[in-house]
Amino acid sequence: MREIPSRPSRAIHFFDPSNAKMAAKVPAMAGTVDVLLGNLEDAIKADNKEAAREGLVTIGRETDFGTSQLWTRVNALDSPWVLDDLTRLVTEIGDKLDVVMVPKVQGAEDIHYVDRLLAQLEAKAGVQRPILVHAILETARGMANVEEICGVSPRMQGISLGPADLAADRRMKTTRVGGGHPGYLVRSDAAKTDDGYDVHGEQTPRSTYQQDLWHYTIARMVDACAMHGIFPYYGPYGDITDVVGCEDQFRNAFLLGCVGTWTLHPKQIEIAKRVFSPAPEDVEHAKRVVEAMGDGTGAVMLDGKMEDDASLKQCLVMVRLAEQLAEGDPELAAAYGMKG
Ligand SMILES: CC(=O)SCCNC(=O)CCNC(=O)[C@H](O)C(C)(C)COP(=O)(O)OP(=O)(O)OC[C@H]1O[C@@H](n2cnc3c(N)ncnc32)[C@H](O)[C@@H]1OP(=O)(O)O
Ligand SMILES: CC(=O)C(=O)O
Ligand SMILES: [Mg+2]
Repeated sequence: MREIPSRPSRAIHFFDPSNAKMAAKVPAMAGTVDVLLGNLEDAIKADNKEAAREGLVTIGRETDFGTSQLWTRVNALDSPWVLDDLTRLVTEIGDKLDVVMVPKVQGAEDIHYVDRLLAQLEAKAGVQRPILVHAILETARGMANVEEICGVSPRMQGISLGPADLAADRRMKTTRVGGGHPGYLVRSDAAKTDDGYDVHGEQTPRSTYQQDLWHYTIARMVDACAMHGIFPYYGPYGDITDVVGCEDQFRNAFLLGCVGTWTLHPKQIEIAKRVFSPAPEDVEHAKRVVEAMGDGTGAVMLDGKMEDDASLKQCLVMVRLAEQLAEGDPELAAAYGMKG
């Protein structure tokens, strides 16, 4: 492959193929969520690993996925299950599988291994198009090697943040699965009083602002992906009940350049789709800048603001994403004033 196909992937929705209730919901979700991912790794009980693998084979064979992509997250490369995961999935449903997500990627060698094995299995099974590879960024070593990982194989489709394993590997002191932490904050300076500084804020309260624990990691991941023409994603937001915090975390990732996120529960899907689709007013503004910039050179004033070829490029990112999403979604097409 010379260019990774860019398809909408605002929500990568995780399901456990060994859970009969969840699996039964998958056919009805096809076509309504950009990516359906059969998870075989963490969150699947050891006793259910084979049932999950076989469940995914059945779902893959029997489901018409429509516009949704089918992805899987296989077990870690140092686990006893991964060889069978890859062998069975590629030979049985390789023609349906778009992307294999590989957890706990440490460096180029992990992707080389998966790349070779996929090539062998695809050849054996007569799979006609290459299955792509997605790495989870969830070890300190993976983080240190992220640029190399992104560029190591033409199969590399993208990278997701794995905040839980990464926090553990780094010995961060948060026990949350993604999202912020109230202890990670900055505080305004103490006010000067006659007898010194009011460090306890007794006379003048000192405001605090929670900071984003994941800012550095996401920003670096975005740069590494952009450098290699692949796609960055936020990962899981484990507090399913906190839909507001979830939306904020997703939006921060969207603004920083991520194209999508994981959804662990059905109620996170609508949030992901909304957040990772540009707001109609932003698309409208972007279209006006494109129009005003004519041949794309020089500078113009629009609504009191300067626009030039750099801001035109920013606006084209927005317009092109809107066009892509509008193609498959009549409601968004109407909201953006574009052809569906
Ligand atoms: C750090 C990481 O590795 S994150 C990635 C790994 N983790 C995962 O993949 C977790 C995936 N999600 C889940 O397992 C579940 O959503 C849980 C355990 C978090 C919550 O499950 P529940 O307690 O059953 O949630 P809840 O009762 O709200 O579910 C409501 C309905 O949605 C269904 N449902 C829940 N999650 C999903 C899902 N991911 N996909 C499809 N359906 C789902 C339930 O089966 C239930 O169906 P019902 O109404 O027919 O009974
Ligand atoms: C996403 C994931 O696997 C993690 O946070 O560990
Ligand atoms: Mg993990």
